[in-house]
Amino acid sequence: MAVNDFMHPRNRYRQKPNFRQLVKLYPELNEVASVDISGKVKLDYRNKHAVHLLSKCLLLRDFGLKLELPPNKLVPTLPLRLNYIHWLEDIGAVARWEERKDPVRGIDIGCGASCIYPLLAVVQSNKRWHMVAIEKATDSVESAKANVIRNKLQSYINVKAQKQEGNTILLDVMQQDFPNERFDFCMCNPPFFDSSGKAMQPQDRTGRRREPSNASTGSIEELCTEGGEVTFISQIIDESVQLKDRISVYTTMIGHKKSFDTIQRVLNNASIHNTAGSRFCQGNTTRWAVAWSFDDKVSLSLVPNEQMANCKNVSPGKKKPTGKPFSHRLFELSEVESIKSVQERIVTKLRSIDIDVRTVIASNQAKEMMLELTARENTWSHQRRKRRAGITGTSPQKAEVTIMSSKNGNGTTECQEYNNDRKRPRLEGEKDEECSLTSDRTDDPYIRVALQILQKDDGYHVALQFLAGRAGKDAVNQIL
Ligand SMILES: C[S@@+](CC[C@H](N)C(=O)[O-])C[C@H]1O[C@@H](n2cnc3c(N)ncnc32)[C@H](O)[C@@H]1O
Repeated sequence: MAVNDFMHPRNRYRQKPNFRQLVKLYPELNEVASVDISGKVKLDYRNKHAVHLLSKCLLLRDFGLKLELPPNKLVPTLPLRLNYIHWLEDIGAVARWEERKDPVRGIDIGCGASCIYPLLAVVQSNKRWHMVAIEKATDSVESAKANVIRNKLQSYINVKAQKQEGNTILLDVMQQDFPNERFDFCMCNPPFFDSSGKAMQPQDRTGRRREPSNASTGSIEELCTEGGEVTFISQIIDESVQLKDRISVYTTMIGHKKSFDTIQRVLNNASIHNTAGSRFCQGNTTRWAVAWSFDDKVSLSLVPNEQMANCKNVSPGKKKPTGKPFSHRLFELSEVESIKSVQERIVTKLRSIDIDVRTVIASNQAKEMMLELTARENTWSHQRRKRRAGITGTSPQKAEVTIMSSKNGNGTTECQEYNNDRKRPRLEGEKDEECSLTSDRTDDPYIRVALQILQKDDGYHVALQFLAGRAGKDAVNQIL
């Protein structure tokens, strides 16, 4: 699989740019492009100036954005920046940002001289997202403001200099500049390295320094902070515990896998369990990301994770209190024409038994879909009992039934319903799990479940993950 296949499915740079066309459009690229022996036009990514020119040309061609940067400042590469924006869109779909009329409000911590994330966020959302951009370095604040003005986006992006006194990252800005406001998300591409000077270059497993395949751009001040990214992100986590849902979803990118694991532990230790993780893969660079929320209405375990599914050795959210998902292969590939048809069949079936279904993410190119199911009562496990209750006049809501679930020979789980008054004979050697359900109606959901549909090489699989509800995790297996 090509490296670019790991990019977000909506990332336009999964397809490498056609340099021949690009050079025709922007002749200034000629000075950094070369033609190889087969006549192919190539760009040398180890040349800082080439990386800078390429980002500028792609921003203009693909987003209509004009960018200028002072010398020695971090040059934003677009595939990575776009992977982060698309992941935020996925989070927004779960948090239902698009269902609201008022703008979606975000904060970018450390917007840099480019102000790249706020610019992309506003343009990519057709100006639905409005951004506050915070930056500590005075010269970068000036440059970020100039880029916003250059693109006439002052009504959508508010660049703020970081407060120097309090040494906070979010608290002072939130309390002094926006004391009565709420935000939908914050994002951050933190300074990765420890300013003590350790590990400025990534190392391989032998401890030797790897030759960078891309030109490294950016100044020490932009890339380093005391204690490195773990200290920086831990401070954001601490401050989020005070700010709680004044920001609905906190997110940050992470530069190293080791830090990603540490940050998962920091979140866990702070008893923050509503989290999501992702991995952004582009070219030879891999970054990680984490999101967390104190907002009950946002279930981050619903955020699809196609990029992560493609990547080995990473399992964000593996310590979710909701337990492992229940999964099952539903159809062979030849049985159904597309993932969309699988979705339609599932939706029809679930609605026929009064389970509400909301499609959170459905993209035609994607091999993954995410649905959210909500049931107000148990409508799936006692149909026969209900019919009988209808005849005798007993309330079905209070009918008590026993669910038998057993592993069959193929390792898949089957759930069957038996009335208490007509016991099924037990099969030899069979290990049964019994649970007793009473269904009584209240306004709380009986159960809320994330349902993921995955297209794999051997067929269409579904995975169900318990999110909330008084029915508890066992009921997920019954729905499956
Ligand atoms: C890795 S750069 C990211 C720049 C830009 N967002 C991008 O992705 O290209 C980190 C930025 O965070 C800024 N920064 C560092 N500490 C900060 C703080 N406490 N508050 C706000 N910005 C900070 C740095 O000056 C730098 O511009």
